[in-house]
Amino acid sequence: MKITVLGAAGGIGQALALLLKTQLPANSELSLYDIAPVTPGVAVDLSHIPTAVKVTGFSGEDAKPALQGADIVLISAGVARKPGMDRSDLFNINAGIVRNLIEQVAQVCPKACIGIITNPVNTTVAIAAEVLKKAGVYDKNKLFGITTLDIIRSNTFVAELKGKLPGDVEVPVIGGHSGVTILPLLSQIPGVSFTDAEIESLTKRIQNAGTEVVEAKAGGGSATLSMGQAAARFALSLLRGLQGEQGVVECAYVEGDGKYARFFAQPLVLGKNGIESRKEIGTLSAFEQKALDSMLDVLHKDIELGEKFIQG
Ligand SMILES: NC(=O)C1=CN([C@@H]2O[C@H](COP(=O)(O)OP(=O)(O)OC[C@H]3O[C@@H](n4cnc5c(N)ncnc54)[C@H](O)[C@@H]3O)[C@@H](O)[C@H]2O)C=CC1
Ligand SMILES: O=C([O-])CC(=O)C(=O)O
Repeated sequence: MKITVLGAAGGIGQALALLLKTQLPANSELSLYDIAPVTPGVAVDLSHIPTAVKVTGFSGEDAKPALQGADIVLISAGVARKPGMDRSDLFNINAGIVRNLIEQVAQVCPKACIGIITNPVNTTVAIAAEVLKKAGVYDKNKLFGITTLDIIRSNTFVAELKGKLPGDVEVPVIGGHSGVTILPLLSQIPGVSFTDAEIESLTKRIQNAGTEVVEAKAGGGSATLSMGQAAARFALSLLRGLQGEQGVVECAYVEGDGKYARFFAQPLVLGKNGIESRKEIGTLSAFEQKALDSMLDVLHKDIELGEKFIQG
C-alpha cells in the first residue's frame, strides 16, 4: 500500500510522516509532498529510521509525482489558525489549496481514499467532493474529513475526569469539526456516567480543545502532534480496512444519507473499498439531541460555502 501526505513538511505533516514511517506495515510506501523545498530532506531524514517502509519526498508546484500509485492520500497542506481566528477564517487561503491538490488527485490517483485534515474541514471536504464530481471520479465511500482528533481528545478528557486508562475509553463524536458542530456522545460510553454539569463542561472543553491549543501556542500555530497521532490512527485503520480486516470502525466526516446534513461525522465500518457501511448514531440524550438540532444551521452553511466555491 502507498500513502501520500500532501503538506508533509508542516507541523502535522512531519509528525504524521514519522508515525507512519514507524507504524506502517512492512513493504508499504510513504510519499511526501509539500511546496516547501525541505520536503525531499524530510524524506531522507525519515529514511534513516530502520523500518521496511520506503520514503520518498517531492517539493515544488507539482504534486503529481508524489501521487503516482497512491492508495491513500492525506492532505494537511494549508495555513493554521492563530489566536483570535476561527477555523472559518482559513477558508480564503485553504479552499484554493485543497481545490488545486484534489484536481491533481483526480488526475493521477482517482481511486485513492482521501483524508482531509486541512481546515475548515466542514467546508474543505465539500470542496473536495465537488472537484472530484466535476472530474467524474467522485466516490463518496472514499472521501473523509479526518475528525479523529475530536475522538482522541474526548477519550483523554473523559479518562482524566473518571480515573480511567485513556486506552479503555472510546467516545463517538458526530457532526462536524468546528465549535458547536463537534458533538461528543458522552451518553454512549459503556460503564461511565456523568452529572449534567460534567456533561456541559466536558462537551464545551472538547468543542474548544483546538482553541485551547491555539491559545497555548500563542501565535505558533495549532495542534500538530496530537493531530499527527490522530491522522496516523485514522490512516492505519483505513489501511487495515482496505487490506480486508473485518470490523474496523472509525468516526469521520463523510457524505451519508443526508438525514442531518450532506456531510456528517458518524461512525463508519471501513473495508476494502473505503466505507463499507455507515453506522447509526444510536440513541441520543436530550442534551445531545438539542445540541444536534442547533448545530445544523452552521453545518449546512459551512457545506454550502464549499459547494458554491466550486459550482460558482
Ligand atoms: N482536521 C483537524 O482535526 C485538524 C486540522 N488542522 C489543519 O491542518 C492544516 C495544517 O496545519 P499545520 O500542519 O499545523 O500547518 P503548517 O503551517 O505547519 O503546515 C502546513 C504545510 O502546508 C504546506 N503548504 C501550503 N500550501 C501548500 C500547497 N499548495 N501544496 C502543498 N503544501 C502546501 C506548507 O508549506 C506547510 O509545510 C491547517 O489548515 C490546520 O488548521 C490542524 C489541526 C487539527
Ligand atoms: O483548532 C484548530 O485550528 C486546529 C484544529 O482543527 C484542532 O485542533 O481541532
